[in-house]
Formats: sequence, structure tokens, C-alpha cells
Amino acid sequence: MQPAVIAPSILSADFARLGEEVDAVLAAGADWVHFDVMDNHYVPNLTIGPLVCEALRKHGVTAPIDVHLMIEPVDRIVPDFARAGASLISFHPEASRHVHRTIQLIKGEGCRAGLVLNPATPVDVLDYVLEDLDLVLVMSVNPGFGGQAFIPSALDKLRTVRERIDASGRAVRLEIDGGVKPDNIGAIAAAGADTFVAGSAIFGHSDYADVIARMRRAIVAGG
Ligand SMILES: O=C(CO)[C@H](O)[C@H](O)COP(=O)(O)O
Repeated sequence: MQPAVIAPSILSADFARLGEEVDAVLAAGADWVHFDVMDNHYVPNLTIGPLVCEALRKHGVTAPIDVHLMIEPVDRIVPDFARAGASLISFHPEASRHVHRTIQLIKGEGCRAGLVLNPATPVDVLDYVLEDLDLVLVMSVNPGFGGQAFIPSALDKLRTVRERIDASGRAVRLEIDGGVKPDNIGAIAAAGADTFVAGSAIFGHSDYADVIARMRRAIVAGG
């Protein structure tokens, strides 16, 4: 298993002070910045686009920016995010007519590629494309909003995807997103996740370093 990565979702940050918020969470021990892009079409919410990603890079953020596109159709916006400084770009198979082509597009733009599985999306969407992926993101809430409760069936899905990744022999990251907290992250790690997105649990806490440290301890204890 690869070293654990903690990726705070800026969906729960104070957008009026986004640069400071990202600096603070990275100084507090976060590894990546998770960047949720919603289009009010694929999901019923509207957030941020490539201009904000570029602004974070210009602000001086050098950590990996992990872009989660909840956008349909997805292909047109991929080059814009690559130019804006995205490190990884993940998308939903339901939002792409040609999943293999979208993966190649992301990689051709110089980014790592991830595929996102909604709570009701079967694991077999990984057939024939797992060998091209750098990351699989298992959603443990329905996409669109922060602050939702963790859906327990995500643990079984993590175990299944972990087996498939291990059988592939490739260093594909297994990311979890939605309702991740210090009190469930140990069980999530034990089920096979190595990359942990958390929004409200981190930005809703007054001491980012404390909550991230508690998450890391729980990952080691549970995983
Ligand atoms: O992708 C998302 C929602 O679509 C968010 O990243 C996710 O829900 C994180 O928020 P929280 O940790 O508060 O559940």
C-alpha cells in the first residue's frame, strides 16, 4: 500500500479567504488540495472552475491539486484545468461518452487520471481501463454537497476495488470522498483506501493540525 495522503476538500473552506485557507491546511499537514468542480447539471450545485485553480497556483500553492470534475460533458474543460495547474483530474464515467478517450485526454494534457465511482456505480466500470488509471475515487456520498453522512456500503466497494488494484500490480491510488471523519477513517483505511478527502471534518474544525494529526493516527491504527 502507498503512504496515506490527506486531501482536504476546499468545498468547505472559507471562499472569501481561499488562498489563506489552503496555505493553512497545507501548513497543518495536508498533502494535496482536493478541488471540487460542480456544474449545476451533472450535480445540483455550482462551484469553481479553472480560474480559481490558476489563482491558487499564482498564490504560490505547489502541492498537488486533485481536481474532481462533476461536470457533464467533461472533455471540453480538461485542457483548461491542465493549463490552470491541475495535477490529477478525476471524472465520472456517466459524464463521458467515451471513458477510455477521456482518460487518454487527461494524460495527454500531462495530468494523472482518475475515475470516480458514485455510490450506485458498479465496480465493473473499471474493466478495460484500470490499467490506464492513476487513481480510483470511491464516493461515499452522492456527489454535489459537502457535509453529508458516509454511506456504509462504500466500505465493501473499497475492499473490492483494493483487490482489483492489488491484482493489477500497478500503483493506482484508492481515494475515498464523502463523510470522512476522524472516527471512521480507521475503518476506511482498513477497507483499503490510501487517499482521504475530507471537507467539513477539517475546515469545520478550529485547529486544522489537530484534526489532521488525529486522522493520521486513526489511519495507522485502523489500516
Ligand atoms: O465531492 C464532494 C461532494 O460532491 C466533497 O468532496 C465531499 O462531499 C467532501 O465533503 P465532506 O467531507 O464534508 O463530506
